[in-house]
Amino acid sequence: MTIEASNLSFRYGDKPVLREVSFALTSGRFHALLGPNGAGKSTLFGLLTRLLALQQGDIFMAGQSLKKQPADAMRQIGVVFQQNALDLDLTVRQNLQYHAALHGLSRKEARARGDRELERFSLLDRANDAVRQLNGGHRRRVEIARALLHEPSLLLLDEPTVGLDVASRKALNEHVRTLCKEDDLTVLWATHLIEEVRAEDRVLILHQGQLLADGKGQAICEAAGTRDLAETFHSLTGAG
Ligand SMILES: Nc1ncnc2c1ncn2[C@@H]1O[C@H](COP(=O)(O)OP(=O)(O)OP(=O)(O)O)[C@@H](O)[C@H]1O
Repeated sequence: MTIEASNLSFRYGDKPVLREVSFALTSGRFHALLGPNGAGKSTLFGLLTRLLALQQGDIFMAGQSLKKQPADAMRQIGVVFQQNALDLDLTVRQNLQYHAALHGLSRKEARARGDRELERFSLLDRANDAVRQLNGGHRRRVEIARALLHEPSLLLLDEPTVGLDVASRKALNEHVRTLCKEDDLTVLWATHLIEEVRAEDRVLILHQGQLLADGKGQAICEAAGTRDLAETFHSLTGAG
């Protein structure tokens, strides 16, 4: 599915937070949305998920305008927000089933898809445990499994590794990359951590509401005359 953001600007009151941001995501690829704290990443996610109303510009999913056909477009999206959004007292399976019901799946279908995702995430043996018993990395995996239950074509992850230790961060990042390949999923992974981004990724660098770079990591470095993405990120944003 093609995703295109066209000329997005957004302000909270009189504070501009996004300024004429335009990009197109490539179907089935991993994209890193890299920006320091406060760059506007969560605001952009808010617009992509319709938590925030578009003020200027539009978003097109498979050619459908989010302004004109929002429900059709939203069915194509799976989201993992920055804050953990699981019910800690429900079991892993109950969390998945509740979410699947919201998407109109039958109980049988929900169970089958939920278990399939848990198996892929090596978590099937934890299906009947309360989420509270899981560590942070495993909770995040459950959230991603949940976001995939309705088989979206676009997976949005807003700083999904916040609060995880280095090993869990790395494992989660690897896992999503595998999903991207296996499912032909388009992924937009927001982060302020350069170590979660690879030179072969498509990288979008957001700083103070402006898209400062958009392209393959290597190409961005070549254009900026820098050795690596860390240096590019630092020279463009002062961060890193
Ligand atoms: N509800 C709000 N009202 C006013 N200002 C806001 C609101 N939400 C965010 N902001 C401001 O908008 C700017 C962009 O915030 P946003 O959360 O989109 O950035 P971010 O790149 O996701 O950063 P972070 O990683 O810190 O979440 C920041 O200056 C933030 O303080």
